Amino acid sequence: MPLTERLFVRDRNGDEKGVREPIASSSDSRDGELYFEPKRVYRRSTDNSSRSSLVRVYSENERANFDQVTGSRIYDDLKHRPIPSDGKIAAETDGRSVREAQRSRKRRLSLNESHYGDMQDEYIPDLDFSEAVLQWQSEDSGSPAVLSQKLRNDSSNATPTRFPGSITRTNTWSTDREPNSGSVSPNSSYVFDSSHAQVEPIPLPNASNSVSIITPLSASEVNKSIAGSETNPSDLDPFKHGHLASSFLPRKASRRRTSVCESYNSASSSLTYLPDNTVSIIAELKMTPEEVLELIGKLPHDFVYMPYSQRKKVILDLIPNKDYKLLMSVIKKLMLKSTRSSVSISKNSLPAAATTAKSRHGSVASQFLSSFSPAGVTSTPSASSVRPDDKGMEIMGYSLGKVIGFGAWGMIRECHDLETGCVKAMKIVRFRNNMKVKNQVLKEVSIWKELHHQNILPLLQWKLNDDYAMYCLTERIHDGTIYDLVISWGEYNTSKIDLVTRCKLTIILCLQLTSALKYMHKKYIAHGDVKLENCLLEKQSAPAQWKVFLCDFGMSCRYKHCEGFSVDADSDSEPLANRPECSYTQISTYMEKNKIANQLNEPLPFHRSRSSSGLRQNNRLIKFHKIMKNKKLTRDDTPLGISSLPKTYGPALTSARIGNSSFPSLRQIASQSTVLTPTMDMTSPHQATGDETRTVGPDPHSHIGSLPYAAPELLEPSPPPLGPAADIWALGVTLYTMLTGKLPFKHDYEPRMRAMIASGKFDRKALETVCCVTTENTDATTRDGQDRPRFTGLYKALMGCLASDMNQRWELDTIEISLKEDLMKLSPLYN
Ligand SMILES: Nc1ncnc2c1ncn2[C@@H]1O[C@H](COP(=O)(O)OP(=O)(O)OP(=O)(O)O)[C@@H](O)[C@H]1O
Repeated sequence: MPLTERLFVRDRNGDEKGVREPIASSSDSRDGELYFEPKRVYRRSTDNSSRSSLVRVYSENERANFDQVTGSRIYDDLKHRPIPSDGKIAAETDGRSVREAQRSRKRRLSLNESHYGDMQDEYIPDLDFSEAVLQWQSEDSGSPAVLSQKLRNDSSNATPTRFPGSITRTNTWSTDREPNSGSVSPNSSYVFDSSHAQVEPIPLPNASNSVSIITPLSASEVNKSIAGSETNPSDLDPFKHGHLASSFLPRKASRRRTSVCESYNSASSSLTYLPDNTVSIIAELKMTPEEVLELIGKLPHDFVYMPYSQRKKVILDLIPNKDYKLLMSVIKKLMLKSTRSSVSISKNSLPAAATTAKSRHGSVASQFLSSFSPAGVTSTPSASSVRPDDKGMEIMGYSLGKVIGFGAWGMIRECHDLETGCVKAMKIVRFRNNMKVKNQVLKEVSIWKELHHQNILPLLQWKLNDDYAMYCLTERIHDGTIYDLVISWGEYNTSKIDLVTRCKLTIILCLQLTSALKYMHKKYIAHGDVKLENCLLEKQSAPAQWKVFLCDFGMSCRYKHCEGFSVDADSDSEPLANRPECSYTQISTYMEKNKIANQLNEPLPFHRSRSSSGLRQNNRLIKFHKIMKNKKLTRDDTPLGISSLPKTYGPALTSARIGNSSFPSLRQIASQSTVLTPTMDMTSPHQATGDETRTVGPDPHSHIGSLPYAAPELLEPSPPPLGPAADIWALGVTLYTMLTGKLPFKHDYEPRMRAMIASGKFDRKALETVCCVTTENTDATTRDGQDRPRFTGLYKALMGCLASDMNQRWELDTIEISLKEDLMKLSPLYN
């Protein structure tokens, strides 16, 4: 008995024997009616425990990503951001993220399987699987396995049509099947064998015509991508050539491409119910979306209700040189999906359904297909097919052009000044009716617009389209990101540029990042998501003139700037009330609760040494943290502890973060939360309701921008508020990755990765080799035989960034000085 399952579609003529997906069901059949009768893959049956046991057994890690009560996914493991908890919204408006997360989960599962064997995924204790299947077969003659066999025997032509990339279904025992429908719910949690493969680049509809959309790899993919880099070393030495080939090329090769279709399944797309693999099918057909659209336009009105043989004939007549089966599957998906979205086809409602189907399918299909096309170019006359953020649309005096980047909630398009033709970039965050995303982007803009620094991507203009999207006009940066650069360099042991050059360039770029962060921190703003992908690169002929622009302030937040805790003594005179989003109350509560206020009110030696000597750990913030540490706080000691988590914590935000916690109790609390937090401003103190009126501090798990870059303290059950130390840690991770070509903390199994971060253990040998600081390193010469300079300052700065104890972590000034010392020491040859 194979574990795979196949669903079948039969028409009256018995022509079509196999399909891949249940699209609609009908218990009745009639002449000429195309109906789908996916077989009972799994029936939830109270009297058959074996069968009902056949649910997917999630690992603890996976389980952490799901709400334990509702079972809905609560954590986007690519972005480590909450998936909107409103199931409907999540499903309908965040299709791309959910889909991405699902793919990621599947990928992780497959990795887990390879690491831990299949046990983790499918093993069900005490279940005799073969016995259960036999019993199931005998009980249910209509079981898919039996029918599958019957069909195979019945017809020599019964080879089921196979979708590219979704050949079989694995044992997809779903519990969310529609009861008594005789079919599997369209929302069933089917797992396609090929879903793992679909994680890999999704082919674009037409390589030549389509926009190449590139999304950053998830952090967990960095190593693999780096390892897979095939850039020609000779093209990569910036000091030899002065100017690198566009870093976009290795980026294209190494990054996952996201289909345009997927983009429209993002935050608020109405097309999220469209099948995942439609785009790849169109690509396989070697057709453009416009051609498919044109073809749909030529089909007879009742095409969808024609017998299979007639549909086949129509298709072959219209377009003889294409794979008609694939074409039919695309058309069927587009037509019937849209039909089903508004009405279910049943024998009683057929005429109405047919009408509705006809009136809608064109619309949805053309909307879908037009999403590939520039606005106005599409052949559909439907006004609804044009979106405000389509290519060709005009925003703030700029015409939107091709997509140049993708984020969790939006895209970045190139755009052109309508008068001057000047090229800029437009970041578009589409939120539609998703208030959480809207508030998040409002916060992003409120912070971003305040930032004016030579190494920070400027926000030139912004516009809020109140019920659709936020548009942010910014400079167009042409040479990719530092991520791309690192990919092109490869890993240190097979580095495609010499290690001295690598160290020097790293220092040059890191100094700019340090400068940007110093500026932000001076404004009491923590970036919150420092990573390779958020460092845009503008190259000049001389590498020393390369420029970095820090971007993406979606995770940024203001941190406390309070009497006694200021990291900037100059601003202490500013009244608290005037300080933006000051978390004084939060700190006070924190202090009061722990009875440390008196200690902190003692005058502390506060000076911001600008000298190069050693660490400066004597500011009040550090003192504060030290005191907290010495108190050996327990969870209940802290205002952010479990006992003080208010019921008002929003499920979307809090559940997502806490839900990911390895502490079941935290997840439980998160799942019990019912009230949405008003905004996603993670810096705003959350007020408890009722008797508990005190401020309890920010969501403790809301500060993780990207897990591999997360500082250890952020992973604690009661993490401190986000502050500069977390950025400095992330800078250290960035530095390390630039130098070695691999992330310091990396594991496919998330809890393991968290443990690695918490322990602060990483491969120092690699770092020593690159920086040439170990005495064991005998190969301390450059490629041309000269003595290799030792990058002691760089090494020390990095170790200072990656100090597990945030109290020991270096400050940006110290890091800067240490890096500059190395640069000065370099012989003129390297300057
Ligand atoms: N001004 C720009 N010029 C060129 N490319 C850009 C520009 N801004 C962003 N990009 C590209 O788009 C990608 C995503 O941008 P950004 O990080 O700002 O979007 P986001 O939606 O905030 O993403 P995230 O999901 O990481 O928060 C960047 O990694 C970069 O490759």
